[in-house]
Amino acid sequence: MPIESNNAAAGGGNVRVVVRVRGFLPREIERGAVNLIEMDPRNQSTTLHPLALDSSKANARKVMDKKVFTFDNSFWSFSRDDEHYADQDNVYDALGEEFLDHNFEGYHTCIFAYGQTGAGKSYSMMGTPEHPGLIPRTCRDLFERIESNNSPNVNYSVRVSYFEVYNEHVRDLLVPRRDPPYYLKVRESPTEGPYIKDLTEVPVRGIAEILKWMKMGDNSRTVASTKMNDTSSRSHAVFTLVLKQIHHDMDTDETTERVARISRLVDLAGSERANSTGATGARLREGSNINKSLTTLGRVIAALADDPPQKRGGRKKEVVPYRDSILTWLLKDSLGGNSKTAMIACISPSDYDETLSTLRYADQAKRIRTRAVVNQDHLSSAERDAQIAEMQETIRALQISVSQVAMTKKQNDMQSEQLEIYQTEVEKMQRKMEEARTVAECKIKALQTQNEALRLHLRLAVESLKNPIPAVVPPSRRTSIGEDWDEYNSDAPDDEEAGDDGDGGDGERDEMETRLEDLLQDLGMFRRKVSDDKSRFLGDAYLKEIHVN
Ligand SMILES: Nc1ncnc2c1ncn2[C@@H]1O[C@H](COP(=O)(O)OP(=O)(O)OP(=O)(O)O)[C@@H](O)[C@H]1O
Repeated sequence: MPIESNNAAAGGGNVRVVVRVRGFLPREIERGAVNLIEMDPRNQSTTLHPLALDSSKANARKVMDKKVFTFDNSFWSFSRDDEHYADQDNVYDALGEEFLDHNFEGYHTCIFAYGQTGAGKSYSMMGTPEHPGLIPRTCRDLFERIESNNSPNVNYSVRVSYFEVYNEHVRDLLVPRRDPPYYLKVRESPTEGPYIKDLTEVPVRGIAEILKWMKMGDNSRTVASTKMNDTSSRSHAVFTLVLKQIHHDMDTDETTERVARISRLVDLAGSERANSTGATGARLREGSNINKSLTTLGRVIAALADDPPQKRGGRKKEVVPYRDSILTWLLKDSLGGNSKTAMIACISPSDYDETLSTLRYADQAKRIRTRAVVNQDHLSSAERDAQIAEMQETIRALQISVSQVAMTKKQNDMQSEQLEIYQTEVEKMQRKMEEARTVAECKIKALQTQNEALRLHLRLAVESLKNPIPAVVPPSRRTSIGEDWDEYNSDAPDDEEAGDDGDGGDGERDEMETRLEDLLQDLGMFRRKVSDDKSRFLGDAYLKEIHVN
């Protein structure tokens, strides 16, 4: 049974929020952009200065004020020449490493990048080949740690998934693009929360494999050129690593399994306003969907920030609008649930309004508290054996289902062939029945003929009994007939026997009676036989019919 060790307090904490400002891009230099950002590495504050205003814009002064915010980190990536310049290493050291430690402890983590188009989100998350960002660094560190594991009792496995949310649809980035695009469905499990059905999750054994998948996903990602960025990400991309650790204690024969969703490194689409990108048509529609997710993200952050866990028990819980966008629905756990979460707010140095909006978002996010727990299962050897047995049973059931499906298919193929065989069989049986009926009818006919013959025989016998034929006395000598009679007399009884001729009539009668009795007996037997055969071969209906006739 899963045991969630460590209580909420142990893994609970605020969302870590860091801000990073990038340097000028060539086009900003071209238009003579002015840096409005100042950062103090001592107290990690970020200050947004208003533009130097000309006196004719008097009422703009009220809006464009100097704003100061403090974050967990304020990364100064404006100029490499500056003393406190923060490069990719610094960002990873401050955030990535610590979060990977949490993953090895069994916590889910999430780092997401937020900011307007071209502010440096992809650079911070993915980076460039020369300056790899948080995601490749995390992957490299992850495998270095796994490879340095010398314990024979600990096993690791890593799987990776990559998807994008584009125009409120989820698309798998680890499968080739399709036209029309194939979108995945979001489901919710009582234990795991919202998840994407059928999302590809591939096992990976090293950094090279991860990079290969990552490249494939990036190539598949929806990007377009906007006025603010040549390759602007038009979707929110979520790259997830799942680390599974299995620790087997030889002494106690206990198994501990920890599963951590690593990083859920989220690269959000730009949070720009439509007019600043110069977007029209499809780009504008995209923009409104991007903004729908980001606006909802803002509302979710606001609701969570205003509803810290200590207050949640005390009053009616506010409804957090996670479900109002796909992105927030999928990030539900990372934003207000079981996860240690960080936000990198990326800002450009010269855009007051967009930067202020991003900093306000980030400031609110600081107040969000999550309740991370170690995702750990303890299994004794008996429990493990039971689990294996259960799994074997499931596998067996699945195998049966699979073979049944295969059989059904095969059966379908065989069905017409089988049907023909059945039909032939039925025809054969019908023919045999017909033959049997014919034979039965012949037998009945023969018995009826015999019956008739016996009746006739009987009638004759009875007749002869009623009217006996008078005895004929042979002439003493019929010489005229010659030798024939001599021959006849030679077979006839001798005189002595002939002397009994006077009693000959009685003897003959007795004999006739005996024969008659025999015949009557035979006749009774035949009748019974005929009646048996009739009922056997033709059944009652036929008998009735015969009776009627
Ligand atoms: N810290 C940085 N140091 C150097 N270059 C940077 C930095 N941040 C961003 N850049 C550069 O700025 C440009 C825009 O950055 P990036 O593409 O990361 O923006 P984005 O916020 O991801 O944009 P979008 O939302 O449109 O995808 C890129 O050329 C990138 O190399």
